[in-house]
Amino acid sequence: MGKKGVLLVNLGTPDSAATPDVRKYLNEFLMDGRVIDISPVSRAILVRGIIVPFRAPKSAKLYREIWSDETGSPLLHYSLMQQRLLQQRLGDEYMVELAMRYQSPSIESALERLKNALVSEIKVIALFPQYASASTGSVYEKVMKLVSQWLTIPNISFTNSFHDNALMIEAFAQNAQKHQPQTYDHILFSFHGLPQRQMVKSDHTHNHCLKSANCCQTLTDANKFCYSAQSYDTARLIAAKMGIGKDQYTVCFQSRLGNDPWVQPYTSQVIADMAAQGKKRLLVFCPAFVADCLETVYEVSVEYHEEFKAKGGEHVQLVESLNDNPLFIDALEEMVKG
Ligand SMILES: C=CC1=C(C)c2cc3[nH]c(cc4nc(cc5[nH]c(cc1n2)c(C)c5CCC(=O)O)C(CCC(=O)O)=C4C)c(C)c3C=C
Ligand SMILES: [Fe+2]
Ligand SMILES: [Fe+2]
Repeated sequence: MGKKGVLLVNLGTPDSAATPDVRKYLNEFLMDGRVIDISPVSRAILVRGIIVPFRAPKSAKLYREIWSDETGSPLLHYSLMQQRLLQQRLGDEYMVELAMRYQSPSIESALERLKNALVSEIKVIALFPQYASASTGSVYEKVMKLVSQWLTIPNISFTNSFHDNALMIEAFAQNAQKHQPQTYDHILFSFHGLPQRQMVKSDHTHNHCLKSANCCQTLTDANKFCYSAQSYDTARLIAAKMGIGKDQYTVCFQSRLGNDPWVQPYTSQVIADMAAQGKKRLLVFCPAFVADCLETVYEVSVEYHEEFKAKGGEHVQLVESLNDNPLFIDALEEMVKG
């Protein structure tokens, strides 16, 4: 019997913080029809003609702020660490590969390595706790397209989402403890945003998403794949684990792109509201990310911190992502073996 294959896939990051590499990354990322979900011609005009030329130099500047001379992009660094720790945990019976949906290491190269090792099965885990077509859906579409070309297709399985995985919830709660959560005025659960249009399109029942003011805030059997409802559920579970009351936390969504409406409330608006209410210290979880990245170490720790201070607040403290937390490796092990 060959080894069992595991393929971990995260979003991806530029090869370097230089503008040409950031341009290449953004072009690949934003030309994905699940990310900018408009017609191919309109997408090419918008992405190649407008968004990327303006955004690449600005994003490159931000990437330079978080880039390490030794380890490069935090997202790749922590993802490789997770691969290594999971491989150690699972032992010789398994072969664990890491890929990025965009740029490197590519999904194609990781799948080739698994194929050449004659693995008997492949478990694919997109490293996004909450399901979205733009993230998890895109990873699985890419894997399926590539594997569909193989003459011999092994057993292959996908994890839709793990927004309620108890070990992951415990890992986030554990990471918050060192910041003494009781010393903060309020807690935010800031998830990556998503265009509202994509939420509505993903609702194949056509009678749930964004039909009423709060319909995407509670997870039910009818909306079990809704990104927003899964996000609220993750926040509820972390809060319950930590004994945080409903009035002590707010769920919000960050990293908006473009002028279309995205899932609300926006983190920047919530931060302004908190400052207006006289709150001084905010503790912020980012449970859409399992590894620290630009959106956590820069957008939250630097940008939102500065915005909050400019409006009268004192401190925005990020709860570090799961990175090398052994409880998260336990969670991955459980997903592989479960
Ligand atoms: C957590 C899951 C993610 C979803 C869902 C998602 C949707 C989404 N993102 C963009 C646009 C950008 N996202 C960017 C960075 C980024 N996004 C995620 C995850 C999700 N995105 C991560 C982990 C990262 C960080 C990557 C890193 O290198 O650290 C960026 C690039 C950075 C920037 O220029 O600001 C863009 C652009 C859209 C449009 C979208 C849904 C439609
Ligand atoms: Fe994103
Ligand atoms: Fe919904």
